[in-house]
Amino acid sequence: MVMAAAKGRVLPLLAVAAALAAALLYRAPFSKSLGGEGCSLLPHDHFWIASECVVTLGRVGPAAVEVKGGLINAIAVGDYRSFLLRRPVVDYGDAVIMPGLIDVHAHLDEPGRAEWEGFSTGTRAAAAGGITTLVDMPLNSYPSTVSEETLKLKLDAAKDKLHVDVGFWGGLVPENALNPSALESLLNAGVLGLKSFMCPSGINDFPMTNSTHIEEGLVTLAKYKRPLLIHAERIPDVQNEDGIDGELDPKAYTTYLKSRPPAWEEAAIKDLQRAMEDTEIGGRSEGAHIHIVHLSDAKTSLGLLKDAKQNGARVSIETCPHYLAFSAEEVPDGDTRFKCAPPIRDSTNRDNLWEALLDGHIDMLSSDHSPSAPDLKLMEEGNFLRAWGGISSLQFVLPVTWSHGKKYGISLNQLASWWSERPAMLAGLKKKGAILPGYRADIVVWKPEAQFHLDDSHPVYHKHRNISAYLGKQLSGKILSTFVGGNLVFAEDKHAKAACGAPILAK
Ligand SMILES: NC(=O)NC(NC(N)=O)C(=O)[O-]
Ligand SMILES: [Zn+2]
Ligand SMILES: [Zn+2]
Repeated sequence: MVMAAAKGRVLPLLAVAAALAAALLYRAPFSKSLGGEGCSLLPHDHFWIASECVVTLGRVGPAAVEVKGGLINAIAVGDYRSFLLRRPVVDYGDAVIMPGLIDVHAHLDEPGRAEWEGFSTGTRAAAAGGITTLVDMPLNSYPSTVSEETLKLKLDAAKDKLHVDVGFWGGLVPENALNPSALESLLNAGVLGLKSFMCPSGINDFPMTNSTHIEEGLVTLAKYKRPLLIHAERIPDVQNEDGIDGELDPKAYTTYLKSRPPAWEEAAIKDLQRAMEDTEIGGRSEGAHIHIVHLSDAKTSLGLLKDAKQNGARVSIETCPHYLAFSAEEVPDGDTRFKCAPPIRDSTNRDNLWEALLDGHIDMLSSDHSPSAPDLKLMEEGNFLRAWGGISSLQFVLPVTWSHGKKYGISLNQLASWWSERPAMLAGLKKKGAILPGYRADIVVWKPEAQFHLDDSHPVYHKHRNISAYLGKQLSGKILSTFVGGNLVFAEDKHAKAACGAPILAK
C-alpha cells in the first residue's frame, strides 16, 4: 500500500519492523471518528505525518505523529524513518509540523454583514493560513451575539460553512451586564466567554460598557470560569493637548494617531483597576479572567497591566501581528488599509511590544481580522478619520509573525505558545493547542524559509483581498498543509471540498 499524499515524499509499505527502540512512543487513551465525504484531501483516517522539525512535547526535532479517527493517537520522537517503514506516512522532510493556530479574535460578520466577510470565506482563509480554530467576535455581524437567541442565529448562519473549528464569544453590553440571568442564558448557550468595549465600537447594536458593567459581568463569569475580553480604550474625561485639532489633515496618518493617543488605552486600564483586583484570590469575582485584546501601547498601559499581574490579578494580554509588523512611520498618508483601533504606533513602541512578547508579559497573539465592505475603507478619499477601522490579515498571520519575528530571534516553541497553547487556555479548549496524544489532530505544516511575494497573483481567500495592508509585501513562511480534526483541509493551494469544521460550544 502507498499513501496518496498531498505533499512531501510518500513512503511505500515495505521492509522490517525496525528500530522501534530508537523512537519513544506516546499513546492516546481514545479515538473518535472523522467527518464525512469530501472533508479531507487525504483518503485516510489513520496515517502518520512526520518531519525533521516537529514542535511537540516542549521540543523541536524529528518525530512522527500518528493521526487516527481525528485525534493524535501517538507520537514517535527521534529516528522516525526506520520506525515508519511499515506505516502509511506523509513525510514532510524538513518542513515544520506545529499545532494549528488558534485565533481568538476574528470578526466573521455573519449573519447580517456577509458582504464584509463570512463563515465560508473567513474559514477558508484561516485554513490557508494554518489556523485550525478561530473564535468569532460578537460584533460586526447583525445582530450582535448578545443573547441565547442571537447565538442561535450565528450557529444557523455557520452551518455547513466552517472549514476550520469555530467558537463564539458573546457580547457584554449594558443591556445584559447588570442582568445575571440574561448573562447566564448566553453562557449556558455555549459562548466561550464575553467581550466588551470601553469606547464606542462603531457598531450601533454593540454599545460600550463602563467599569460597573464590567465588574458586575465578571461576577457571573467567575461562576463559569470563562474570560471577559476587553477592548481597552476609553476617551479620557479631559482630553489634553494630544486631542485632535479640527484643522489637521484627515489623510495624514499622524492626524489619526493624535486622535487616539496611548492615553486612551491608559485611561481604560486605569478604569479596570478595581475589576482586575476583583479577580484576585479572595476577590469578588475570583475565578474570572480579564483578557486585554489588541494591546498597542507598550508603555504606561503595559506597565499598569504588568503591575496588576504581579499583584495576582487574573489578567492576560494579546497583541496582533500588525502592531509587530508595521510602525506609524511607514504608514503612507491616505492608506486607510492600515487604520485600526488602537492605532499602529511608532517603531520604538513596536520594538517594545516585541520585547514584552519575548519576556512573556504579553501572553499571546491574535489576528483581530476585522474587514468591512471595501467602500467603507474610503481608499480613494484616504480619510483616516472617517474610514472603517480594522485590519484584514487572517490568512497571513503566521508568515507575518515569523517574517518579522525572525530578527527578534523568536523560536518555533514561542510561536506555538503565542498562537496555540495560550489561546487554547484562554478559550478553555482542553484538547487543542498542542501536538499531544489524545488531542484533536489540528496541525499546520509549513516551510519557514520559503519566501513569497503577496502580489496580485497570490491566492487570497478573504472576501476582499484589496483591503489588506499586507498586499504587496514579501513574506517568508509558506503553509503546505493544514489538518483540522485529522482532515487535510488545505494543501497545495487547494481546499477540501466539504466544510467539515465544527462549531465549538462551551459546556
Ligand atoms: N468593530 C470592530 O471590529 N472593531 C475592531 N476594529 C479595530 N480593531 O480597528 C476592534 O476589534 O476593535
Ligand atoms: Zn477591539
Ligand atoms: Zn476586533
